[in-house]
Amino acid sequence: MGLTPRVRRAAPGLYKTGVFYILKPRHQWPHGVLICGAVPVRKARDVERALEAPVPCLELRLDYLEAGLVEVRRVLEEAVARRTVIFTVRRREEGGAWRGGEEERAELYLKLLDLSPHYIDVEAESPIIRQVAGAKGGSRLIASRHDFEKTPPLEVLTQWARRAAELGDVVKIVTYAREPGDGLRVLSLIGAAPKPTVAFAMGPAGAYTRVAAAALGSPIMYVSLGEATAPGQISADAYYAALLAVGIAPEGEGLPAMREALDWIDGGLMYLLKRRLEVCRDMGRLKKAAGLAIYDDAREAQVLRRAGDFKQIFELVVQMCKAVQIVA
Ligand SMILES: O=C1C[C@@](O)(C(=O)O)C[C@@H](O)[C@@H]1O
Repeated sequence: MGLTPRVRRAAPGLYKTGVFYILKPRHQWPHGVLICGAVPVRKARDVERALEAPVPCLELRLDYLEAGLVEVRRVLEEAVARRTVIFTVRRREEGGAWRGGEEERAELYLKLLDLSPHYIDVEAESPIIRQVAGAKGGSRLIASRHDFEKTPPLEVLTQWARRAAELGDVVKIVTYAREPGDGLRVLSLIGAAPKPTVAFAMGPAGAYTRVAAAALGSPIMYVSLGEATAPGQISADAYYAALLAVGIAPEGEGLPAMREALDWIDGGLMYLLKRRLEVCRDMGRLKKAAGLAIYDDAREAQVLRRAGDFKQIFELVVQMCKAVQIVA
């Protein structure tokens, strides 16, 4: 995936990438990014619902847990059996919902490791990371660092990534972009560290980095399945559509991988159709307010001409879009 000369000039660090770190999670897209639904887990039902979502990976955020682990243990075991799973108990200092002490948090992590998740996510600077690293067994440790207010200078980011690489199997650096240029700094960490590196920026100004990171070889990307767990997080459908828009889709060999590719493409198509209906609804309101006719035969003929071989499909799409304008 080449970078345009303009991006290379804007962020020399980005140019170094090109080596896609291939992890071996159960559901691996050939180019490497693992799409992961980030799920605030308050009770078992939250996990059951997440297991219905069209994503190969779930980050189960157990810092939100309201009940004890015993209430959700069975469904966590089911999740680990059916998806690639990351367990995270995010502390308050790094944007989490954990309200207990560090000792209690370490205890919960150790109990979660008994369920053999594919990944466990602990903050690189937290006092318990060595204890968790020592007990991780076959689980991979994501050593993470989050800044929910800003994106520090590149030398600080590089130091964070170096520290995280000392203990983590995967490095994760997530900052807040106050303006788009902040995103380029954090993206330049991808491929620069000696370990697979997840790096992107939160917030509206950093939203593009969630797609760019995948194109640059970041191994995991977080999407929302309803309730976002961070600013700028986008929905799974929107993410699939965005990746498709920049030409990223799984190729994969064999029927299962091709079916997963179709699921991915269908998710993107459904997102774009939903967006088309929303725009048409708004257009219906505008036409009514301006006293304009809802139907525009010339425009309809133009859309169907542009549809080419998909004319039949677009005839149905146009009918649906006219219907939403009438009732708008
Ligand atoms: O670190 C991350 C990334 C994230 O903060 C995001 O911006 O999508 C969401 C968190 O749940 C996850 O642990």
